[in-house]
Amino acid sequence: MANDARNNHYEIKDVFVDEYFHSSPNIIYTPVNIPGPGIEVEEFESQLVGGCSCGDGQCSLEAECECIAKYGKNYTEKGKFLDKNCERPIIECNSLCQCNKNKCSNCIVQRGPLQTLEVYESTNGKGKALRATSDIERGTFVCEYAGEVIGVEESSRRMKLLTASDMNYIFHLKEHLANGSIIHTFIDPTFIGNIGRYINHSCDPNCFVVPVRVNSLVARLAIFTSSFVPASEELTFDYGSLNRNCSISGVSAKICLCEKFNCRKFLPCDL
Ligand SMILES: C[S@@+](CC[C@H](N)C(=O)[O-])C[C@H]1O[C@@H](n2cnc3c(N)ncnc32)[C@H](O)[C@@H]1O
Repeated sequence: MANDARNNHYEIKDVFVDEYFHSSPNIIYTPVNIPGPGIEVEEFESQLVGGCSCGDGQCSLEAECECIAKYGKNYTEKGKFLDKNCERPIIECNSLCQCNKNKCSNCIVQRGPLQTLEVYESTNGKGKALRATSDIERGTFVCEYAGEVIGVEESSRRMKLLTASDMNYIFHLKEHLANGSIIHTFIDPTFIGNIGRYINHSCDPNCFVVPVRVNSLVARLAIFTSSFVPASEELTFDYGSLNRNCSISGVSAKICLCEKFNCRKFLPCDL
């Protein structure tokens, strides 16, 4: 087990393990983000204030859901991502809300990943990859890209330890606020992570990533399909998308093996 994972100051035993078949024995599997070095646990666990009083009904504007009225509608009634909402924060109902989390149409990411995902070995040199055994409709939540949330210095330290041939898993999210400031979030599933860590890059992807908030102010990286995806097709996202506001960047430019018509030839690299 890597030292970084052993030294994580968060109580790993409190983190529930997901139910997928895992072929990498050195990885601690967690379905959700956990705070790592450089992150204050109290800040990580700070609760969003307020919740709705929708009871057992579906949260909607018509039903006067306070969360949707305040933060906007995120998903269709069938739980698919609404395209137009990329420009504002996606905030789901939280544990202070009185709605039924199993029925609420504003509780999608928190209900967990698609149940038909599987990790497999790619044949063209990209290492492991992710796909589903069922067809997936456009706008469907696939899974989170979850792992240790780490500080900027810890991220630099870990990046420096990587060699050019190492796989890099550190996701750097940059969120631009109206006041001009930027929130930087670093999520590293290298040692402690979920099934999202197996999603490869493509220059013509079938998924995209959006920051979603549930209970905490710390963003969760949610992966949704951007088109219909037939069963067994590899699930991919663009590592340098959101107008380059997020990236999984290597220590040096790696040759991209996505084999798409518009391939940019190299994986994103912002160092
Ligand atoms: C987040 S991991 C993805 C899962 C990884 N393939 C594995 O086996 O665990 C990112 C790493 O996968 C590899 N990778 C992902 N997409 C790739 C692509 N389009 N071409 C080449 N390598 C890729 C790179 O080594 C990259 O640093």
